[in-house]
Amino acid sequence: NLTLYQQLDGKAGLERLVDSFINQIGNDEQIIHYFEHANISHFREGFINHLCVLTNGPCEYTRDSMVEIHTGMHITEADFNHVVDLLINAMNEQNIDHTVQNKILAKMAPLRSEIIKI
Ligand code: HEM
Repeated sequence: NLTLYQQLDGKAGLERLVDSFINQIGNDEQIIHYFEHANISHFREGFINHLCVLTNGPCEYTRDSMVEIHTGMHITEADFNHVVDLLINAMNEQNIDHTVQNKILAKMAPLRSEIIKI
């Protein structure tokens, strides 16, 4: 019985996915402004670590909570949905199986209310 993490090809697979995701964000006029002052390598490590925990990989989440990270960014519902679309683009780019994609999205859906804060 493989974990989601294993189905994603472990750490290397997560790194490829997050690099695609960062590339999507970097090319997106609607979203890029949120990241204007972000430290991208810090974001990359944090997002990889978060996905590792979410997919039952051998990682421990040691960062701030989703609320602490995103409070003050004033992320709208439309922009939240748009970032999810960018993640889906990245998963497609990495040829991630749609059953695996759906399981990842299902684990992220409950985080919506922690991230959208007007
Ligand atoms: C389910 C959706 C999301 C998840 C799971 C998520 C998760 C994370 C994680 C794990 C970090 C890195 C924290 C660290 O530094 O260790 C982060 C940072 C960040 N997130 Fe999100 N996020 C989500 C949605 C969004 C959306 C919709 C936006 C903006 C539209 C956004 C904007 C940011 C920005 C700008 C940072 C970087 C903060 C900085 O380093 O200065 N996030 N997010």
